[in-house]
Amino acid sequence: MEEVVKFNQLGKKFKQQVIFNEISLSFNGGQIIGITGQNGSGKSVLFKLMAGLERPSTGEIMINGHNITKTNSFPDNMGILIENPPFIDNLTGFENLKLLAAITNQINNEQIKVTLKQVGLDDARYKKVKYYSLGMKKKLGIAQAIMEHQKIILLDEPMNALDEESVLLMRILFKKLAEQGKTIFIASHNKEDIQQLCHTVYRVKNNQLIKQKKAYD
Ligand SMILES: Nc1ncnc2c1ncn2[C@@H]1O[C@H](COP(=O)(O)OP(=O)(O)OP(=O)(O)O)[C@@H](O)[C@H]1O
Repeated sequence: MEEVVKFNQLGKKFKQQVIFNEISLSFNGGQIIGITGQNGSGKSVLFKLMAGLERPSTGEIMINGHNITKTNSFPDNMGILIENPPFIDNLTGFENLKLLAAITNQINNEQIKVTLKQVGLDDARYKKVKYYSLGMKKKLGIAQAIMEHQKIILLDEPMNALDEESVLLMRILFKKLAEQGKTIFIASHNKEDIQQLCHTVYRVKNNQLIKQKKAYD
C-alpha cells in the first residue's frame, strides 16, 4: 500500500512546552486513522503540522512524497477540517463553498450541490450561514473538507455537535471515502466513532503517537 504521510524525527514545541518528540512514523493510504488523546495532548497541533499551518521544531513531514517541511509548503491534495472554518455569515452555505472552490477551480456547482447533499445539507444550501445551527456549520465544514475529492482528509472532531442520525450518515460517508482510496485522519474523543470507523488508532501521549492494540485502549 502507498505511503501517504511520513514523519521523520518530528518534533514540536511551543517555547518550553514540548508537544511532540522525535516521532518517526508512516501511514498508508486508503485507511481511516484515529487520533485520540487527552485535552491539550496535541491532536490539533498534529493536524496543523500535517496541513502546513504549523512548522515542525525539528524533523520533517512528507505528504504524498513531498517534503513540505523542506519546501516550506502546503500539501496538495489535502482536505482539512480543523476547529471552526471561518465561513462568511452573510452568504449561503452553497455560496461559501463556491467561493472556496473558486480558489483552485477543480469542481463545478453541481459537484458542490452533491457534496452538500452527502453531508445532509441539501435543504439548507440556500440559507445564509448566520442562520445555521452549530451542527449545520459542522456539516458545512465537513463538506468543504471533502468536496474537492482530496486524497488525504484531516477531520478534527468532525462529529461534535452532530445529532445521532447525522453521525450515522457521516460514518457511512467516511467509510465510502476510504473505500475510494482516500486516507482520513480523525481526531475524536468519541469511543464509538473511533471503534466503528478506524482501521488504525494512535493515542497522543508523552509527546509520542502510540499505536493502540485494540481500536481504543
Ligand atoms: N500556537 C500555539 N502557541 C502555544 N501553544 C500552543 C499553540 N497551539 C497549541 N498550543 C498548545 O499545545 C497543546 C496541544 O494543543 P492541541 O490543541 O493540539 O490539543 P488537543 O489534543 O487538540 O486538545 P483537545 O482535545 O482539547 O482538542 C496545548 O497545551 C496548547 O495550549
